[in-house]
Amino acid sequence: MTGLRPLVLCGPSGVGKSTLIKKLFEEFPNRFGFSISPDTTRQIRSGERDGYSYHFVTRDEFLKLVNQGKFLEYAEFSGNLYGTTVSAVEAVSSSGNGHRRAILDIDSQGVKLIKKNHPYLNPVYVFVSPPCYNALRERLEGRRTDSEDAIQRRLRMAIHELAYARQPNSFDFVIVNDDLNRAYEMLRKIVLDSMEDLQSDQVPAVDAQEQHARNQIDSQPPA
Ligand SMILES: Nc1ncnc2c1ncn2[C@@H]1O[C@H](COP(=O)(O)OP(=O)(O)OP(=O)(O)O)[C@@H](O)[C@H]1O
Repeated sequence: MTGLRPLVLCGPSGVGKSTLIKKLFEEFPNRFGFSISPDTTRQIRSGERDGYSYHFVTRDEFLKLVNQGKFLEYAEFSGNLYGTTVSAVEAVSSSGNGHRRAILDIDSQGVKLIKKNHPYLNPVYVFVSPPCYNALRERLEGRRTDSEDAIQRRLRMAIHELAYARQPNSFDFVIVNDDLNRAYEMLRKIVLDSMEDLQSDQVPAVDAQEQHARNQIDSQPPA
C-alpha cells in the first residue's frame, strides 16, 4: 500500500461521525477520500445523492459483490447492508500523488474484520464516543431520520460498540464528541498527521442509562 494510512472512524450511530466527516470535507475539499462511498442497500434519505455519501444498490447487487469477494468489510445494520470495497480504499490511498487519505466510517465488526483480514492497510483507528449514553438517544431523535424501532435498534447496537471501544488497544484514538468544535479539532489533528501533542480522550465509564439498557438486553430471551 502506498500513500497515507487510511483513517477508520468508528462509533455508535448518532454520535456524529457524518457530521464530523462533513466538516472535514468542507474544510479540505480535495484532501480526503471522498470517493470512498460505501455501498448500501438502505433507502436514500432526502438531500442525499447517489455516489456521494453512499452508492445505493439493491440487495441482489450487494450480495453479488459479497460473492465476488469485493468487500473489505460489510455488515448488516438495522436491516440494511453496508460495505466498503477493498478497491475503493486502495484507489483513494494511491490517488492524488499519495496526498489523499481514505476515510472509512465503519462499525466495530468492520474494524475487527480489517484487523483480521487486511492488516496491511494499516489504518489509524479512531473511535468517536458520545459524552454519555443518553446523548445518543437525544441525537438520534433530534435527527428525525429514524422510526422509534430503528432508534431502539441503534441504541442496542451502541452497547456493543461502546463495550468494544472500552477494550484496551482497540483504537489508536478516542474522540468524545461533546463539544462539536473540540471534537473536530481533534479529528483535524489526526487526519493532518499532527498527533504529537494530541492526547486521546477516554470512553466514559458505563453510566446508569447505559447500565439500564445493558440489563434490558441481558434479560431478553435469545432470538
Ligand atoms: N457534538 C454534538 N452535539 C450535539 N449534536 C450533535 C453533535 N454532533 C452531531 N450532532 C447531531 O447528532 C445527530 C447525529 O449525527 P450524525 O448523523 O452525524 O451521526 P452518525 O454517527 O453519522 O450516525 P450514523 O452512524 O447513524 O450515520 C445529527 O442531528 C447531528 O447534527
